[in-house]
Amino acid sequence: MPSDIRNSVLLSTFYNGKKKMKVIFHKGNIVWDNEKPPSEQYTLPVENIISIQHNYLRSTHPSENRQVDPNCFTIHYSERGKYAKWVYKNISFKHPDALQISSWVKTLQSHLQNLRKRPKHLLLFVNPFGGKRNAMQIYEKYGKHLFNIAGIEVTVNVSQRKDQIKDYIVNHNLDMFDSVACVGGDGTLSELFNGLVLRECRMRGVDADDINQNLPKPKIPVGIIPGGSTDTIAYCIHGTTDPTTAVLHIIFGDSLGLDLVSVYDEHNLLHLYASVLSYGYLGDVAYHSDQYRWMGPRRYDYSGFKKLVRNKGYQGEIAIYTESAGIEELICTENCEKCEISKKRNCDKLGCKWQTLSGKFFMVSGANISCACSRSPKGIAPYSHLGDGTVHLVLVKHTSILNNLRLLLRLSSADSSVEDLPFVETFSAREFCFRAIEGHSRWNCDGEIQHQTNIRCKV
Ligand SMILES: Nc1ncnc2c1ncn2[C@@H]1O[C@H](COP(=O)(O)OP(=O)(O)OP(=O)(O)O)[C@@H](O)[C@H]1O
Repeated sequence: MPSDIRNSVLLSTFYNGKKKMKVIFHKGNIVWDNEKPPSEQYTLPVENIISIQHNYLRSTHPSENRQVDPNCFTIHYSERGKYAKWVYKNISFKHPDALQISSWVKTLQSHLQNLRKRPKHLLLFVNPFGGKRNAMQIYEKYGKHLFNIAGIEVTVNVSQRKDQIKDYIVNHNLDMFDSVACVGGDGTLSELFNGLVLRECRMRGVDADDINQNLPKPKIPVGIIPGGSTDTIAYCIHGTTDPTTAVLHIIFGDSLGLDLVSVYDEHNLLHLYASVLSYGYLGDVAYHSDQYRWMGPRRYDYSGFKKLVRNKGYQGEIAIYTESAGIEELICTENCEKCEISKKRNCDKLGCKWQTLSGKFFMVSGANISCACSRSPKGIAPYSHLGDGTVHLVLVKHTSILNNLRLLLRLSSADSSVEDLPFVETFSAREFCFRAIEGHSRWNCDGEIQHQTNIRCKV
């Protein structure tokens, strides 16, 4: 940022409605307060501004062109609310001297232009099929207006079939976009990042099916506006499933490094996932519940109960590539230190060893994130990190139906986690392999079914 812009200071007295307010802009903050007591001082960092706009004069006739009001401007901004939510706000300032107004607008706009990570051309995929089938309405209600205020050009692409988003990304030129996002659930986001990684492999000549190759990271930032049933990934990334918060994070170009786990069979890459891969109970629920999509999110309760009663356990063998015996009880938070350190270490695998276990399992899960959501406030792996290069394996042994119920109650509890149950074992792994021995189930991979039972996974 040029130093004359960075060091600029503005000081004026404006009208906000009938109130007279002192407004100062200095060192990247706008501070306003009533000119007379009582004081209601508010500090707004420039990073939280969505846009600065001139107001328009009221036109007397609908056919008239709208005319800029030279004496008034509006600051559109966002403020952190309760429970990790961000809310949209605005404030207008009036001044009889038009020069004062234009000087403020110009200075603030040049500050905003220097915040380079913000998107300008967004490709937004909308899945009309997931969740309550209202993704388009979510975009219209929470996204359209805010993207418009932020001056972001949005190209909306409504998916017509499963895997269309993935195919579109692999096969189309995306050069005119600086960000991609979707309105949907975990499955929709999964199509998006699977497409981006495959696209990157194709462009760099990387054989995606070769497990010994490190899959390239897509360069383009990816956003998600929750519009699915569980919205686990959006919840874990944003701390809420509030669509406005998601839209604001996209507008501000907020980013964090999210690990992706690649799943292979003996020959091919099957899928990449970001939340959880689960065999046994959750695999059965995902498979069974898909035929009851018309029930909406309640299909999980219905199928969940049926599959709980009928579960007889699945015999399998699991090999885990791990460097530590236990799990560090550290929750992944905003600007997480553990994820930062791992990023710098570049996920080296020094000190990792293979360890093999076999037995009869109620469920085997590889959680890449905590998988917290409104139905499971702590998630299946509360100490899993978004970007530390490991996946948390949660192995639930086959015991009694009563213990299975205890597990499900723990999963839906906000106070206790599943890790300390005596029939649950957890590991932090960089890779793992699973082989089904008896009683075959399926894998639930970010909510999608994988029928191959014998798999190898790598973060
Ligand atoms: N037009 C479409 N018709 C049918 N399926 C679609 C369409 N567009 C996308 N899909 C598929 O819909 C499936 C469900 O979408 P999604 O996962 O977003 O919703 P959900 O399962 O309700 O939510 P969650 O995964 O958060 O529980 C995904 O597998 C996606 O690939």
